[in-house]
Amino acid sequence: MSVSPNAPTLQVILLACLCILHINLVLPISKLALKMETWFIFIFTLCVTLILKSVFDSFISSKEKNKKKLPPGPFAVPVIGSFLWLRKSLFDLEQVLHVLRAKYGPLFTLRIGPQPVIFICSRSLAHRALVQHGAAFSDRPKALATSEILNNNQHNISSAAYGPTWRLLRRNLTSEILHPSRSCSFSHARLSVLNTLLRRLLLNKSEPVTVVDHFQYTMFALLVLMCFGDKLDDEQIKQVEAVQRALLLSQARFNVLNFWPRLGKIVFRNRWKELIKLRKDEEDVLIPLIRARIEERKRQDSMVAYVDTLTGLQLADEGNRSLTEGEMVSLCEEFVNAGTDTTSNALQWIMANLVKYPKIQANLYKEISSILGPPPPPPVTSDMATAVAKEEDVERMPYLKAVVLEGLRRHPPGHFVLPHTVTEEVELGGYVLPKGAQVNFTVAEMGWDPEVWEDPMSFRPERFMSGGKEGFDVTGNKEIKMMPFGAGRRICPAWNLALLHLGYYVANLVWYFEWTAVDGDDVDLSEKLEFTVVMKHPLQAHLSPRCLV
Ligand code: HEM
Repeated sequence: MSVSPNAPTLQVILLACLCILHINLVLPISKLALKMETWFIFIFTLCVTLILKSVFDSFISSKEKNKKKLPPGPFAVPVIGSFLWLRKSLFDLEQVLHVLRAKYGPLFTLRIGPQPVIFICSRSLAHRALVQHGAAFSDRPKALATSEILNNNQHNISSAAYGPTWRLLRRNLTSEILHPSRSCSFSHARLSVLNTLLRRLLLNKSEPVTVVDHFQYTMFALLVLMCFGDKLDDEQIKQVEAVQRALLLSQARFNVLNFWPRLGKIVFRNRWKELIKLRKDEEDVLIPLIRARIEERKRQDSMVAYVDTLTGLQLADEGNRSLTEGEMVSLCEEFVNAGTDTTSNALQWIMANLVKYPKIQANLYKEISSILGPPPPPPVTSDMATAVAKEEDVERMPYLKAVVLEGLRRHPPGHFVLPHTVTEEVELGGYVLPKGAQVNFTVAEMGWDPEVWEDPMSFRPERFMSGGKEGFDVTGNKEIKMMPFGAGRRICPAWNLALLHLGYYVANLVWYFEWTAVDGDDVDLSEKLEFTVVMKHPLQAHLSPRCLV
């Protein structure tokens, strides 16, 4: 995507110039110098040509040299650098990246692995890359050996290369399950999971309540119901959860297998077998659920679930074949995992801030009760509470939306996006990113930029209250001010669903309960890096039902 003509084009221009020069300058001179020998004219022309060529050559090569300049970065020892990188997660490097940004500026390179890894830390460069030159920045790196097993050779949305398969899978998700018109299809699932959550919180024997596991289970159960249909019982959901957790928690242990996969399979034979077994356990649990769902759908036309949308897909670039059961497992796994830790952690961060700042909680409660009235008692029996803040109520609560957005700005669940790669050589910020280079973006830092956000580290939902009728554009299409969901073509396809879920659960949790801090506890907002960025000291709070009858 370079804007300057390439070297061969310039060579052609140069030859054309020389011909013109020869005809216009050298021939008339030669006519004037009638007595001159032909050999002299020939040498004269040749000299002028050579001088001009060398001037052009030096012009081109200095341009080429500049053009080839990678963003600056520290020196890294080949192989050893790659090995160290594979042993670390991206999150471990956050501190290092901070130092590198101060030294090299908002665009720098880490030389690790066969391709350079480039970090983009400025909002405007991120916008230029992801939105203005989206097509060039939307590929993903080739999957590592262990990921290939888990995502079936890049047959899921997040790991698929930028091409027809990715487009098909992503469009299927956004036009079916995530289509705004489908939102109310899942109201029943949302309500049923909310009831489970309220009961779990009420029946909790220990006081104060540590909420993180309850939030995680809630988000997981909801996505499982959206994926496999809402007939699944608690036992089945727990089975799915067990295999998914086992895989997630052991992923760091498998990183070393990616350093030199062929050797890794021999040296770390048992670890490799462990990975294969975990994948098989997952298939043993998910494939029967997929088959059962397909059968059920034949019998009755119930609510659409994600699995239903997968059965009719044809992979055009692979001989128009249907998805295999293994590929469906990878897609279902992605659906439930992509939204569980991200949403449940965002929920925990938001509730932690509402406990820490009772005034903000009181303002929020005021807004909720002004729309819904006073809350009923929370459900303790198996009767379903139906008096809840519904999806359409949440839409009418601007302060609630502001609280959710402020939570995502201040505590984005991911401090980076998933790695991108560039599809062709591109210029950015005066440097050149070669084809295949890996690119990442410092998501958290962008949302903390003091140029945009006054006093960025404090929690102030009011900053989102002045967005006018349109509201705040979280997609960053016009300008990136924060990017908790990424931006451009690879932006989280479920950003709308995630905002709805956060608004829905925060509204109900605050309507039913007053949340207060443990005596003498100042709610510690320190972070810890896991699959997402979590609270180092999980939130504990006293929950008092607002209506006791
Ligand atoms: C608060 C909740 C969530 C946050 C903060 C979040 C954030 C993100 C981010 C940062 C990315 C990477 C974007 C990039 O690589 O440029 C992403 C990708 C993705 N997310 Fe989410 N996400 C959330 C919820 C969900 C949910 C609920 C689902 C599914 C139901 C989901 C499905 C996906 C998928 C499939 C991708 C890959 C997109 C692609 O590569 O084209 N996410 N998300």
